[in-house]
Parts: sequence; C-alpha cells; structure tokens
Amino acid sequence: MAKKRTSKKIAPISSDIKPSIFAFLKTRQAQTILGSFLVFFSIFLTIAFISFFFNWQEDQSTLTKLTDKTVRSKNLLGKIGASLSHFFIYKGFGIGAFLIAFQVFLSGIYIIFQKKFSKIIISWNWGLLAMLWISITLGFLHKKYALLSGIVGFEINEYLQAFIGKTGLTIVLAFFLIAYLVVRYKLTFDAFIEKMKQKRIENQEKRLASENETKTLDDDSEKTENQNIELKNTIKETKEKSEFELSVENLKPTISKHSDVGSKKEELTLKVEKELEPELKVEETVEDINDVGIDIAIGREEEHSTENLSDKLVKDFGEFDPTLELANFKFPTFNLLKQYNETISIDPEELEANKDRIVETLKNYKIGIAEIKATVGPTITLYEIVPEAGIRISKIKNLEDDIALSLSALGIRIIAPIPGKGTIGIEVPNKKSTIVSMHSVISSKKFQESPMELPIALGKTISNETFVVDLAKMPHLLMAGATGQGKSVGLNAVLTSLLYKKHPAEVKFILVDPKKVELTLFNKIERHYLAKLPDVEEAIITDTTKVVHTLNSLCIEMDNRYDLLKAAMVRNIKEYNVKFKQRKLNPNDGHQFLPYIVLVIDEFADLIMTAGKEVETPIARLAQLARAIGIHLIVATQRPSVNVITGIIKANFPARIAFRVTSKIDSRTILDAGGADQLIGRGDLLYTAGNDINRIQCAFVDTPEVEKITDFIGSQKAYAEAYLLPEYVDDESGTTVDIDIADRDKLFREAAEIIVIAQQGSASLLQRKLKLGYNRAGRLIDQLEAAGIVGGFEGSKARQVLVTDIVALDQLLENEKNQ
Ligand SMILES: Nc1ncnc2c1ncn2[C@@H]1O[C@H](COP(=O)(O)OP(=O)(O)OP(=O)(O)O)[C@@H](O)[C@H]1O
Repeated sequence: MAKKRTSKKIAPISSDIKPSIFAFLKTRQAQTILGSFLVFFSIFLTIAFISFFFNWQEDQSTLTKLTDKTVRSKNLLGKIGASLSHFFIYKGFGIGAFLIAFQVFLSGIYIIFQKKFSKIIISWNWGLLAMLWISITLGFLHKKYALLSGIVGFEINEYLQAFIGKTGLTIVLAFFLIAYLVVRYKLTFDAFIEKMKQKRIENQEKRLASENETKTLDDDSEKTENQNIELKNTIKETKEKSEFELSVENLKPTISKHSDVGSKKEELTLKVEKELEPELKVEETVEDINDVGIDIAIGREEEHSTENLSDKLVKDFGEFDPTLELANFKFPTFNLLKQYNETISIDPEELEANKDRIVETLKNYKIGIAEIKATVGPTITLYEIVPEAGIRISKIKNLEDDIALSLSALGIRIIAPIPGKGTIGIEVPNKKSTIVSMHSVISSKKFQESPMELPIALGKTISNETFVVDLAKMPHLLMAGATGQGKSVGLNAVLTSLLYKKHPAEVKFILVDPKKVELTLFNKIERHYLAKLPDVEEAIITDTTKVVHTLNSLCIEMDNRYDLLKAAMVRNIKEYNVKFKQRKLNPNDGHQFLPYIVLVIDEFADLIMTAGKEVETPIARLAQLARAIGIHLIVATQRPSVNVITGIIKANFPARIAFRVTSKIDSRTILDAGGADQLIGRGDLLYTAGNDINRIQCAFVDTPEVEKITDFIGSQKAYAEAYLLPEYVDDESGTTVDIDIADRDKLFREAAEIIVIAQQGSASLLQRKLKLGYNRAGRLIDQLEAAGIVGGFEGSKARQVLVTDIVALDQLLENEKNQ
C-alpha cells in the first residue's frame, strides 16, 4: 500500500515537469540559444581542425595528458581542440571532418530560423554521405598521407581494394559521385542538356544584339534610312503646311485689305517649295536602302516574356503570400481553452426506464415496436424505433403531440421518420448533461483537418461527433433563441472557430453589438481581425447610425469587389485569390488579396426596431449578392417574430440556428418547422442549412476563455490599423434644405439645447437623451443644420456644433423670430 501511495505521488510531478521542459524547448528563446550555441560550436570546430593540421605531430603527446595542467597543447583551442580534431580527423574522416563543422553550423542556422526538424535530419544524412565519400576517395588517392582520409577512409579503402581492386574501387567511387549529384542536386542528363541549350540560345542572342549594334554604328545606309524617315516626316509636315496655305488662300478675299498678310503668305510658299525639293532625293534613297534587314526577333521575344510574366514572377519570388506581413503570427494555442470532463456517463437504469415508457406509450396508441436502439449524446439520448410491420409512419407523425405529452419530459422531440431511414426517432434529454467544451471541438481532427474555407466547429451531434460547417457555403446564418439559451455563447463559438483557423490576412470581422457588452472583448484584436469605417474610433459598432453607414459601406465594398472579379474574369473570391497568389493579377490595376468579411450582428431585433428599412435594405442586398465575393452575414436575434425576420431576410438566409424559443410560432418563423420550442436550453440547438434539421449541443466557450484568446492574439504584432472599409457618404444628411420654422419638430428647442450643451452634433445623442427613433433624430439634426446650429455632414464624424453656449443659442433663436 505504502509503495502504491508513493508512486501515485511521484507520477503527476514528473509528468508535469516533462511537458514544461518540452514547452520551454519549443519557445523562441530556447531555439535562439540552441541555434547560436551550434553556430559558435561550428566555428570552434573549424578553428580547431585548421590548427590541428599544423600542430598535430607536436600535440600527439598531449592527448593522453588531458587533465595535466602543466602540459600545453599547440592547437589554438587547446587540448580540447586537439582532442576533438584528433578524434574527428585522425581517427575519423580526415579533411572530410570539416563537413561535420559545416553541418553543425547549418543545424544552428536552421534552428534559429525555425526550419523543420526533418530538414536538419535530411541535411545531416547528405552531409555524412558526402564526408564518407570524400574520406574514402582521399584514402584511395593519397595513401601516403593518411591524415587526409582519416583512419575510417583509409581502412575502408584498404578493405574495398582487397575485394574489388583499384579499378573496381574507381568505378564504385565515380558511380557514387554521380548518384549523389543526381539525387541531391537533381542533376539529370536532360537538365544538363536543357541548360546547355539555354546557354547556346543566350549566346546567340547576345551575338545578334552586338551585331545589330555594330551595324547601327558602321552602316552608312542606316543613317540614310534615319534621314529618310526624318525627311518623310518633314514631307508630311510640308503637306500639312500646304494645306494650311490653301486655307490661307481661301481666306484671302476677306483679309486682302491687309497688305502684310500677303507678304507673309509669300514667305510661306517659298518655304514650302524649298522643303519640297528634297522629297525626290529622299525617295531615291529609300529605294536604295530598302534591302537593309529588319530585325523583328526582338518584338517576338517581348510577346513571349509578357505571356509568361506571372510564371516568371512566381519563379522569382514564389507565390504571393498574403500572410507575409504578419509572418510570425501565432495561432492561439489549445491550452487557452478550458477542458471539462466530457466522458458521457450512461445510467443504464435511466435508459431502461425511458425505453419502457416509450414502449408503453406507443402501445397505448396501438403502435407495436419491432426494435429499439438508443444513442446517448452529450445532452440527449436518441431512441431509434423500428415499428412493427404494417404500421404507417404517418400514423406516428399524426400522433406526435400526443406521444410527446404522454412522455411529458421537457425537450422531447419526435422525428418521424428519421431522414434517410425508415425509423422513428425520439429524443429524450439526459438527466445529467455533459458540457461540450470548445477545446474538444477545436482540437478534433475533423475541425483541424477540414479543408473548408471558413470552418465553424459548432458543437457535437447526438452521436457525439464534432459538427463542423462551412460559413462560406451557408453563405449567411440566422441565429435565434430566447434570452439566456446560449446565443451569445454560440456567437463566440463561431468567432473562436474562425480565430483558430484563419490568419488575420484571410478574414476580417465587422461586429455590431447594440447591447455593448457581448462583443467588447474583441476590441483587443481590432488591428488583427476587425474591419471598420475610416475615421471611426471604435471598431465594434454599438449605435444605429454607424450600423447604417457600415452596411452601406459594405455594399460599396461588395460592388468594388465585383468589379475586381469582373476585371480578373473569375466567378468568385476563391478563384480570384488563387489567381492573385499566382501573380496573374497586377496590383497596379487595383487588384489586391481579398480577405473574407464576416459581419456579425448581435440583437438584430433592436436594429430593425430603430432603423427599419434603412437596415433591412442593405442587409437584404448583401445577403442576396455577397456570397460570391466573400462577405458573409451572421445575424442573431432574441425575437424571431415576422416583423424582425421579414420575408426578404428569411429568403436570403438559408442556414439557421435555433436555440430554445418560447413558442411553436417562433420555431416556425426561424426553422419553418416546430421543434425549437422543445429544446432544453443551455446551448441545445437545431441547425438547418435548407433540408435536414440537426440537433447539436453547442460548444461552450466562456468569457474568460475568449479573453485569453483575444489577449493572446492582441499581444502579437498587428497591422498599422484595422481593415478599412470604403467611405460612405450619407445622401440625406448632406441636405441643406431650408426647413420652415413652423414645420420644426416639437422637440427642436430641447434637441438644440442638448446638442449645444454636449457640443456634439450627433443623431445618436438625441436618440438616447430624448428616447427617439433614428428617423426622428435624423430629421431633428437636419433642422438644426438648417437653423445653423450644427455644421454639415462630415462622413462618420459627429457634426460640428456652431453655437458655443446656451446664451448664444437663445440669441440666435430670438433673432430668427424677429426676422
Ligand atoms: N453550449 C453551452 N453549454 C453549456 N451551457 C451553456 C451553453 N450555452 C449557454 N450556456 C449557459 O447559458 C447561459 C446563458 O447563455 P448566453 O449568455 O449565451 O445566453 P443568450 O441567449 O445570449 O442570452 P441573452 O440573449 O440574454 O444575451 C450561459 O451563461 C451558460 O451558463
């Protein structure tokens, strides 16, 4: 017993230390220290080896007296240098041992620059092979100087010579040299011929070019040709001039009274005649020189090179890497996420009791059961029932409500039939539910190895499998659920999934959070992952005016992106980015790598209530058109009523997530089917992408976990600023329409005072203080502008307040009355 206890105590300590040592070895500091050590050690070895070649005879005697202080070695690096060199050069590989120093140096550099470990191993393999070859070859060539080959080279050489003779060994060594070059440096015969050909072509081109040059210099006829061209031009000019002259003549009658005009015209005619003279000469020369060869080879070559420009660029610089600016960006690690005990405990008694109740209930409705199978999930158990022969599924479907009532447990859902199977499913909640941690879904193979564009690990299915969906395919997601049922956790799970999978260069978020508390943590990753309007301070949008501007700006971004796609002749963002990476699109033409943009709106109902059509129209437009250009919308709402999720919005959001809702009607609004009212809450959800409905237990990610992740990302090097959306200028707010004093809003005076006291001309301020809707607040601002109290529209900035204090305001309004 005593023994057992001690072993139990020790085990966790040692297993704790191991990971921490490994963790340290994986840090940049450890890598830099190890790498630098190897580089310096290689320098040490090189100096020792060189010095050894000059002093090895004198140092022989010191090798056995390593610990004797009085004995000194002549090697520059002392007795250690002498001993190491003796070991590697004399007893080892002779001159070839320098390759060991070189390999140590390379390994150090590889570690410093974080190259793969496998690369170091491969480099050592090749290095050791080369060293062996050099050692044996030197042993073969210089038998007398055994130091050149070392004992290893010498002995192997002796051994091989005894077996295959000198000639045989020559052949073997030559063969190995060729094999090495072919495999290591890919020096094939074809490549060699190709290289020779290329060289020949280059030489020919050079020769041609120099010949052309000399021709230009030497050939007089070339000069004449130039003259010819010049003169031709002059003839053209003269011709034009004579036309001019004609027109002057035409004008003659009207200006004949002016005597000086006549003399000018004479001058002109004379000039023309003079210049016409050489024309004949020139024609002669043209004929004479017509034989001069016209070199069109250069033109053809240019065509060739432009065709392959992208290939050439890729060859020279590699494919474009959008992540290069933040090349050292580290994705969040798994240990930032909390782990829970996730083993599903099955209580056989509970299972048996539920089964009995199901069988009994169905029997009451005269439905016999042939077979029953239970699948235990994290929060619910699915009882799959095969009805007896002859029982129609539709009968069970019609009795759905009655059966549910009889089973009377909260959260029972009947699926009759289970799609694709002839069976009926009855989902019964487990007494003890298991939390599905974000850690388990993020670290699952299914998520990690998913080839999706925007993978989202939503949670786990009834059969405890990780459920991963692609946001890019959805392409927009509608999320609804009554308060406290797991919506915010769901949104965080979606965002966390993308943070674990996508580099900041690949995806940008626009976060709309009218509740102002749910998404604030993401502020820390503003310069990595968020997008915002220019001149806006906070990237996370909390007021309605800015939402309207952002949505409209996103529509402009959408149109711009469509233009880019059109110019690149591709159909979607994926193809566009592939083409851009292959350097087939010129950044000078406005092309750039396009990140996905994910717009997340928490509490959509609030927005629709305050801004109505102003929000609905751009959202509908984006939802209809934005799929191809990588803009995806995630809209969450507490109230899935039809005036929030309008027909037009619903039609464009095929993917829906329903957490528990309070009524069947709400469930139908969001899913077009019942069921969401029977969920058990706490992240229990139904997901549909248009056809089947899946019951999923949403992965749980707590606020401290999100904080850790955003801290981890936020502490790393970021872009200079958030991703900027195009500027949007509100058409209406720029109006300078003179509004009649009589037509002013009843709250005009009050609004003016609020604005002047706060010295901030924003509609949202009025909305808050006067509890107004967005439209009325906007109209008030227009009236204040017309009255000269606030300045004009300045993009996303608040308007300037033109009146300094209440006294000035009183005066202004008094003057108005008197006018
Ligand atoms: N996937 C989950 N697993 C376990 N518990 C969960 C899960 N999701 C939510 N919960 C529990 O439910 C609580 C409420 O969740 P959440 O804050 O996401 O609700 P909500 O729908 O966003 O509410 P509101 O709309 O009022 O903000 C959480 O604090 C948590 O305890």
